[in-house]
Amino acid sequence: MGRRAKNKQPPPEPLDAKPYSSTKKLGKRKAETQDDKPRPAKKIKDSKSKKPRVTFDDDAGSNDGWEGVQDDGVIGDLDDLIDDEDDDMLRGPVQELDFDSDEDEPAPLLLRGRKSKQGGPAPNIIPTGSDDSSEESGSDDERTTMANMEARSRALDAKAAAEAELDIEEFQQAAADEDDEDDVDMDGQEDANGDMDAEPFHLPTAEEREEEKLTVPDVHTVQRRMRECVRILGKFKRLAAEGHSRSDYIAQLILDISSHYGYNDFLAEKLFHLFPVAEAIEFFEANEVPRPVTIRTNTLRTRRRDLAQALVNRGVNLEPIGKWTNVGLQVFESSVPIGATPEYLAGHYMLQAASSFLPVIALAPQPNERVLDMASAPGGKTTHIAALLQNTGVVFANDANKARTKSLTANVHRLGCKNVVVCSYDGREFPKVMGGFDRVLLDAPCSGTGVISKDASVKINKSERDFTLLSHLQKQLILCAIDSVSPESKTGGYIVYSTCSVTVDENESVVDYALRKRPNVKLVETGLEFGREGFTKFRGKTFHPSLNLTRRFYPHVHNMDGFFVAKFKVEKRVKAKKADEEEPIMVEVVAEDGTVENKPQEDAGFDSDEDRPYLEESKRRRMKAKGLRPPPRSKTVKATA
Ligand SMILES: C[S@@+](CC[C@H](N)C(=O)[O-])C[C@H]1O[C@@H](n2cnc3c(N)ncnc32)[C@H](O)[C@@H]1O
Repeated sequence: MGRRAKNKQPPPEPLDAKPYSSTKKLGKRKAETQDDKPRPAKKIKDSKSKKPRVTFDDDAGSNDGWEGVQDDGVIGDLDDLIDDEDDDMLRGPVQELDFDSDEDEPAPLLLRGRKSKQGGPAPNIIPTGSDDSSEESGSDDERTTMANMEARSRALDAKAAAEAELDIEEFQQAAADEDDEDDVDMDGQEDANGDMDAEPFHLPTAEEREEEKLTVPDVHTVQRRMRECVRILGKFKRLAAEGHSRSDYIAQLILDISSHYGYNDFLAEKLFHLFPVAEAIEFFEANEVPRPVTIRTNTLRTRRRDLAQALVNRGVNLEPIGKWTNVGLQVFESSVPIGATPEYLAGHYMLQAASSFLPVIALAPQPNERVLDMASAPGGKTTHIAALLQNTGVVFANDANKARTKSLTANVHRLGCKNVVVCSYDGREFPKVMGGFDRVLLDAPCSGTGVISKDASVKINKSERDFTLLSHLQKQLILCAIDSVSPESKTGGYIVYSTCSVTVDENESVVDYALRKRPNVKLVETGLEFGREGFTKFRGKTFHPSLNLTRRFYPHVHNMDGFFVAKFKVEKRVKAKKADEEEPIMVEVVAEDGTVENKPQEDAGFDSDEDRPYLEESKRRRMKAKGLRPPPRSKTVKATA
């Protein structure tokens, strides 16, 4: 521990020039902020009471992006980012399964804080080179202006590259030091933090665990135990105590994770298993820190350079996000509420998490296409799609929650989208309601395990049953999304499936199910420049090998909300081979005289359209037999009758 994250991606980083170095924090930063008295491990009781705060470090020189996010010197309250209506949807009938935590409909957000010594934003972004806003040359002006942005960008690129090299050196040095540390730690002289008076480490016995449950665990003890478990699991043969298995250490670590970070045991375990041991801690640590505040330029109303200029003039400190988007801006600091500026009210931008850009980039809608956004409220992605269509074609923005379509409609109007039709059906009713789309986005209702830093209630309110129900709903929705796409589309024929969750049940399992149920679809490249490959194997499950084309995004790796994106191409359905082309299935037939003959099986000939009335009628009969009231007969059944 105490070194940079192993899983850092080389530059260019999407949001953050340097990865989150959580292991340092776990070992040192938290301990440094404490007084000498033992402090209870943190436990989330009420998510609303835990308001993430953002500040900027005074010392910009030592600011590597993550260090700029601290607990003192408040500049904002990110709870305001979360749409209040998200709570409503947990109450309605359809929303029983809807754990959306998309924050695209913000209340006014005010970022306040001390300015960094540099005067400009903390250098924690590699700005885009694709932005035409950086035509003018830089100046020495202290504030970020469009004029000095390009120079700053170049300087930051160089700095990031140099820092990346330093990181590698630091990483190698830390790896070399680790062996020495192991020897020191285990003899009880010094722990991984350099505490000379530490007791030799041992796993608590069953009695000690029981005893600990009755008290509030000391945060130092829990942290140290977590560090030790991670270290021992990393070199198990060499460091494990006799008589203890890997699973003993893992079980203790999961217990400590749930108590330290305030998760229920079920979710702590589920999330833990997504990563190698040390990385899991980085993930849990990253969930304790708010993600950067980002906005998406509405290109129907303005250009990014003009928007940036307007906001800079109002005292907003911002920079382009990464090279992967030419519409995103990261807001570092603002003396005005970002969700209530005249530019916001005039629809020049959407307050939107960077991860929310990804599915729309993957969808890549083309002008004049017919697009369905199947679960669209409050419209962050709908309005992005409308902008990419340049207000041509049509976007059907659907959401099962009628109440949420109000904010969707408001956003559609504010952003000047003229090609959007808002509707409110259960997504599972498509394509019966309408079909033949060139592209469909299914940004599915999900558990929100990717957005825990915004909604900490997820830590305690998700049970095994929730994941089963959600996964079931997602599987139903994805089939309907696929069936709503026209394989004949001249320009498209694509569906994008996304969630703001990181669990395999809601992502790879759903995609794999769709591939099995719909042989006419295949996964294709998302077109996204970064992101980890989806799992093709997970804890004994094997998925289709093409699952490696899907992309996973993580807070501790990409400094954005946890997210998943898969893109499918829908092909024409291949008709089953004609009977005379197929090998006949042979069945034994007993003739009248009692002799047995092998004969080809007669073709059962199933035409789903033709047979639908009969199937429907037999379903009604079955329901009646069970004492249930069947739904009224559909028109086709009546016609057939
Ligand atoms: C992740 S949110 C969508 C966020 C949206 N795409 C955006 O970018 O602003 C999921 C949405 O699914 C909707 N939803 C839940 N169940 C649904 C269903 N069966 N059919 C359609 N929409 C549903 C919820 O009301 C919620 O608004």
